[in-house]
Amino acid sequence: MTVAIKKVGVIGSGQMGNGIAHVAALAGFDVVLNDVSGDRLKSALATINGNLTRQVAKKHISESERKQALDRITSSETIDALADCDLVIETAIEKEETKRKIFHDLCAVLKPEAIVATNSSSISITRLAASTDRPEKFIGIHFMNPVPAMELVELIRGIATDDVTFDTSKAFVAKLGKQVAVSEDFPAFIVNRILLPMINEAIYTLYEGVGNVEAIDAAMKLGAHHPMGPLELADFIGLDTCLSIMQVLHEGLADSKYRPCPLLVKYVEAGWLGRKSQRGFYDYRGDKPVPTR
Ligand SMILES: CC(=O)CC(=O)SCCNC(=O)CCNC(=O)[C@H](O)C(C)(C)COP(=O)(O)OP(=O)(O)OC[C@H]1O[C@@H](n2cnc3c(N)ncnc32)[C@H](O)[C@@H]1OP(=O)(O)O
Ligand SMILES: NC(=O)C1=CN([C@@H]2O[C@H](COP(=O)(O)OP(=O)(O)OC[C@H]3O[C@@H](n4cnc5c(N)ncnc54)[C@H](OP(=O)(O)O)[C@@H]3O)[C@@H](O)[C@H]2O)C=CC1
Repeated sequence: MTVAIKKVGVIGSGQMGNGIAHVAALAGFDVVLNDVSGDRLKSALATINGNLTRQVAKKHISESERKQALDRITSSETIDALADCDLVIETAIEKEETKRKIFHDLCAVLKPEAIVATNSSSISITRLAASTDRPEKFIGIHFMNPVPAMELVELIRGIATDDVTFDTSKAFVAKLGKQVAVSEDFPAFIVNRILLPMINEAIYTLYEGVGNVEAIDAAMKLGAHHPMGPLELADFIGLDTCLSIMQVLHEGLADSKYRPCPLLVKYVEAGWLGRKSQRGFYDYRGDKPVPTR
């Protein structure tokens, strides 16, 4: 059995939030995009418009679909605006404390029958669910980056997630035109359990001087046919997010093979977070990306 979803709330308007708002609005859902920062909301709406415009130019959607999708998105700096949403997807930073605080504030205003989801890359769905007033209506809906282009969404049930919440979330993902992979609730789920140790190993390869940034990325692009090199991909994901995921794997599975590379820690401490801060394993401030090591 499923319940009807018409209005979708998205908390956090960073790279994932703007992508989720984009695909949901294009699929016909009304969307309320929330962020603590008004500037972030403005730039998210500009990014969505830019990506929709590119889809029009490629004749994947019509001009009227672009306009209708944009018209379906409203933005708000306060969480109260999400009160009458049928489904709210949290996609703020990958910090458990931040997410818990958001769920606390959200559940105080959100209608009781609404489903609450997190786009977390790694954190226990059962533990996050326990910080809400509705663990049976809580689920992990994990999108991939960039959302408009990637076909997969992982669905992760917490221990208490009920069948209606699962079936409704599955139907929602299908309406977005994406495929579901079901994952058990273990640290970092499926994609990141496999992908992030590979990225972390690439950073160790750099740290130990086995190769420089260019050599490592070229090796995996040309030698293993990956669409992006692992360091380019780390910059694309965000080095803060990569580090948070490795920390969850390291703590959650208590195995030293998941130890975050000290060089990754150093980049994050420097505020070199990748593309979003203009500098990471590459420097993006010029005409073309230049390796920083
Ligand atoms: C960390 C987590 O929790 C989980 C994760 O997401 S892990 C990260 C998973 N993502 C990846 O591994 C991405 C790896 N990279 C790729 O697959 C490709 O490089 C890419 C899809 C990003 C770009 O592909 P490309 O062939 O170089 O470029 P291009 O042809 O311009 O783009 C392909 C499509 O992606 C879209 N796209 C590219 N970048 C985009 C962006 N930043 N935002 C929105 N759409 C984008 C393009 O519009 C294009 O769409 P159409 O197919 O509809 O035309
Ligand atoms: N990057 C990726 O490839 C993927 C990331 N994810 C997950 O998605 C989530 C978001 O990642 P991503 O979009 O990359 O991160 P970003 O850093 O791009 O965006 C996070 C956004 O959340 C905002 N934010 C922070 N605190 C709050 C709050 N209390 N209420 C509302 N908004 C808040 C931030 O605002 P400000 O900057 O002003 O603090 C920022 O706009 C994370 O959980 C991440 O693990 C999932 C799949 C892929």
